[in-house]
Amino acid sequence: MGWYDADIERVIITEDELRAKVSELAKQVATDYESVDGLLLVCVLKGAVMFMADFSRALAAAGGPAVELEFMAVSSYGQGTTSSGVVRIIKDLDRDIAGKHVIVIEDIVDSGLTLSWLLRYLESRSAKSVDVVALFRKPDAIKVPVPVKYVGFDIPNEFVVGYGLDYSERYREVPFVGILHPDVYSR
Ligand SMILES: O=P(O)(O)OC[C@H]1O[C@H](OP(=O)(O)OP(=O)(O)O)[C@H](O)[C@@H]1O
Ligand code: HPA
Ligand SMILES: [Mg+2]
Repeated sequence: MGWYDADIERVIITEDELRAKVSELAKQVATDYESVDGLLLVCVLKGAVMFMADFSRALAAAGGPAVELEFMAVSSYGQGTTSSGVVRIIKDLDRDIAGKHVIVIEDIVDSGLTLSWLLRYLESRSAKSVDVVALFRKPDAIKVPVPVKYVGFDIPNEFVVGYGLDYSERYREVPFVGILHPDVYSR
């Protein structure tokens, strides 16, 4: 029960399903990265903030390696529901990633434009390896193919909110993932 209830038309993924999936992804990564030293998790703000917080702890609980947490803020959606195609860096990395193993923590791969831009950027900064963990992906929306090693959920090509995902900066704190009533967009 919350202020947002009347705005949500349909829940797509519940809190329990999110928790279970984050833990499953963390177990896979813990196994694959068991012997990696100096791993950096790079969170793509703002959308991936909830996922980063939960995934990093699940990784530790699953016996994963020690990590450092880094944050980048990029934005291409602004106030709308489609990508502007122009990725803006709002906040850059604080440290040099040359020679480091990097895992990008992304909430959603929609058109793929953000991630494709980001992967090129991280490679230009000479990371030793770059893998991606994305909690959601929309297979029917992809415009540029991007290599995503770990995917939580493939979801329909509809605009979703919650668990970090916003519409015009709202609904990020909604604890599940859902679809908004159409009249929310005409307010
Ligand atoms: O695959 P794409 O079509 O590029 O979409 C995915 C990106 O879009 C959203 O970010 P947004 O630009 O909304 O910034 P935000 O995370 O601050 O909300 C989302 O968090 C991803 O980073
Ligand atoms: O479906 C979405 N919801 C919120 N933000 C997004 N950014 C890309 N796709 C989405
Ligand atoms: Mg957004």
